[in-house]
Amino acid sequence: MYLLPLQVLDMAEGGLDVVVVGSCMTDLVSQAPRLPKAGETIHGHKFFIGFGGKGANQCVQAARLGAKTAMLCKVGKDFFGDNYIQNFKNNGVSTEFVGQTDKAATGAASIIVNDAGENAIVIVAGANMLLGAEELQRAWPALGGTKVLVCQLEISPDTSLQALRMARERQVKTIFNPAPAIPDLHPDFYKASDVFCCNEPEAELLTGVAVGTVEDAGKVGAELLRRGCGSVIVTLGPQGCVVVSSQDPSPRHVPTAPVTAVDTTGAGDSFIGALAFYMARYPTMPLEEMARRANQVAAVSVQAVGTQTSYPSRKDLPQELF
Ligand SMILES: Nc1ncnc2c1ncn2[C@@H]1O[C@H](COP(=O)(O)OP(=O)(O)OP(=O)(O)O)[C@@H](O)[C@H]1O
Ligand SMILES: [K+]
Repeated sequence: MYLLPLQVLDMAEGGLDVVVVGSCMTDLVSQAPRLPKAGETIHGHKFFIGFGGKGANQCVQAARLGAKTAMLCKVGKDFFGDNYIQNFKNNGVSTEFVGQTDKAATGAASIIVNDAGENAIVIVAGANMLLGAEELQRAWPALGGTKVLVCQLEISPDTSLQALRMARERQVKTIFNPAPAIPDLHPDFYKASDVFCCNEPEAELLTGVAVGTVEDAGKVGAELLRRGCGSVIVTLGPQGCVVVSSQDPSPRHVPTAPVTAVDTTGAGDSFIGALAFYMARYPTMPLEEMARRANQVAAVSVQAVGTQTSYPSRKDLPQELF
């Protein structure tokens, strides 16, 4: 009796806040005093298995802040895949569009974190690379009323670009995170991005501008606007981020309060998940303010170990962020 009116209300409001078309990875994390050199074996002090993959991380962060989310992805018909589907359910993410394949294993990421909180990562994408046009077409009718679609590059770039184009056709806002970066990114990625959000190495690979300062990030932003992005955010780790928009092309530095970083793994995804939440729920909020709040969410994530394990929920955050 009580649930029915809420369901009707959801449909009347147009369905989902955030859909992520992207990757799921099982993280195999070793903590060690330092990162090993090539050919070297060192002893670590802790090992754990976690839920990762840029797409899933971003989706889970958006869901924890209160967004109504769905993940469109592919995992293996294996233990890690079953486990991942349960993880989405535990986080309130819809699994209606999570496919399972017996043609590849669930994606896996071997991560080493040193005592300074830096990381080194090897990814085997596996089932993620089998997500394609067929799955997009099948899911799309149900996703039409979505407010924000988020893509990265841990699945086939063709699939990501197609998802972004389909979203644009339906007036769904798009966030594109070109990670991990590829040098020959199809030019349509820029044109299909309402918000193009990258970190420093990605910015450098795409534009040739080495990013160390706020000024450099401003130059990158200007170049990416020229390539067709609606807005650009360059994240700068402890320096926060720089925001530029086609409506307001003067670069705005959005600093973040200093915190003690324990493990920065997944900070970029926490930032993007939060950004997606704000774009969906506060569509009239200035992008700079969304970025200021996303900085604060991501700053919480760097103060705890792991990826999704470090992501805050709405109840853990100051109410002024909502
Ligand atoms: N040391 C830090 N202190 C406070 N905030 C941080 C720190 N590192 C990252 N952040 C927050 O996280 C956001 C993303 O960080 P960053 O630019 O390092 O992304 P990234 O390189 O993609 O991260 P990662 O690859 O570690 O997930 C920053 O814009 C900032 O808001
Ligand atoms: K973390």
